[in-house]
This record gives sequence, structure tokens and C-alpha cells, in this order.
Amino acid sequence: MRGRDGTLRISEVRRVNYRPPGTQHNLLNEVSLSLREKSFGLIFGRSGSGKTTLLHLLAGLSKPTSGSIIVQRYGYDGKPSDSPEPLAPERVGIVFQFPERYFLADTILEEMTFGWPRQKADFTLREQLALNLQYAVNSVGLNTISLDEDPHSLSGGYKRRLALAIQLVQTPQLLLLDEPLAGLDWKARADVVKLLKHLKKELTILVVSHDLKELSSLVDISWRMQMGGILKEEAFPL
Ligand SMILES: Nc1ncnc2c1ncn2[C@@H]1O[C@H](COP(=O)(O)OP(=O)(O)OP(=O)(O)O)[C@@H](O)[C@H]1O
Repeated sequence: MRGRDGTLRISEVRRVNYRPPGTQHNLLNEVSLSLREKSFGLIFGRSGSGKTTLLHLLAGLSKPTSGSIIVQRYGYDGKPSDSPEPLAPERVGIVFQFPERYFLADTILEEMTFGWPRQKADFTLREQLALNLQYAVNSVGLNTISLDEDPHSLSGGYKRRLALAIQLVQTPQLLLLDEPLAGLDWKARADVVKLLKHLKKELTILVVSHDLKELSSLVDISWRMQMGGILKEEAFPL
């Protein structure tokens, strides 16, 4: 899907290698992938194959040892329309596995506005933050409950909605999800899949998951990882 300016933005991982500081071996080897704007990508593979490590690099939590992670715009002719830009970490949201374990606040509102400026923000910024909050709440369907509720008292599915909303407040262009269905009962899993289907209309989403069947109706492109490398781009459903 093309943006308002008619260009197509593609997030690209180009020949990325990653070796954590002080270690001898690469955790990622020559990893490359491309994800089109407003598409849904899935990364799967055995435990320890490097999936989470790759998400962390995409989120800017660690830096590639070599290679690049960029956003490239393409024109109607399929040619790059300008120089690639680095993928800005502030435009990337990441929801870790079991995000509810990291909830800190006593209310949903506090959880969603953690770290926001309390006094000194000027009117325009406060207006923008209020709009972002409304957007996030509506996008995940938290508008049916009071934002004064304790996040810890929510059902499993609603906790995941809140975890997504916390990221959406930052209006990310790319949303990274690590095992979004893990630990949920069947009803909450179906709920989260439905929500992701809705979010996919507005956002580029990249998911790491073992739950291939349940996510298959959403997936536009997928990659199998093995021993720190992308084994190959897979047709989906498998
Ligand atoms: N900072 C680090 N230093 C050394 N090894 C690490 C570091 N971080 C991760 N590893 C190792 O790198 C490998 C890849 O880990 P990663 O968490 O990316 O795998 P994964 O595919 O996400 O696995 P899972 O499906 O179990 O979550 C694992 O063997 C892990 O123990």
C-alpha cells in the first residue's frame, strides 16, 4: 500500500551480522529481509535461532555489528525515490513476550502515559499527546472500560490490548511483537488475532511466533530462521 505521497516505504534489513560485545560468535549471520508498509510479516523457527535478537536490533535496542537497517522509499516505477533513511527507533514499537509482567502503574491511564511531561509541556504538545492517547485507546478497543482500572486486574486478553496501546501511543510506523499469543487461553488468543487483523490496516507489523496456524490468515510474508540466519522466505500458509 502506498503512502499519501505516492511512494511505497519498505523497511529493510540488509546483510546484518550481530555479535554481542565480548562474545566470540555471531548470533546473526548475513540476515536480510524486506517488509512493505502496512504488511504483516512473521518470523518463525526453533528456539535459539535468533528471532528475538533480530527484533531487538530492529527496535534499536542493540546495534548491528555490520550491515544496515533502513527504510527505503520506492516510486511508481519501482525505483528507489531517494536515499535510504535509518529506521528511527522512536518510530518502532516493540511488545515483549508476556508484556503484562512489566506493568508498573496503578491505573491504565498511568501505565499508558508513563514518562509523559506533567507540567511543562506546552499546549500543542499536550493536545498532541491527548490525541495519541485517544487513538491508542480506540485502536485496541480499550474505550469500553475505565482508564482508572488497575492494569493488573484486567483479563489476559485485555492486558495484551493494553500492552499494544502503550506502544501505539507513540504512533509507531513499525510494530514488533514477540510471541503475542503466548500464555493466553483460546478465547483471548482469538481476540488478539482479531485485533491484529484490525491494526494491520494501519500499521506495518512484524511478529515472532510459534503459533503459525492461528496467525496464518494475517501473514503476507514470512521467514524461517535457523542458527542465526534467515533460512529462506517462505510461501504462506505453510
Ligand atoms: N547477549 C547475549 N550473549 C550471548 N548469547 C546470547 C545473548 N543473547 C542471546 N543469546 C543467545 O543467542 C541465541 C538466540 O537467542 P534468541 O533469544 O534470539 O532466540 P529465539 O529464536 O528468539 O528463541 P526463543 O524462540 O526461545 O525465544 C540463543 O542461543 C541465546 O542463548
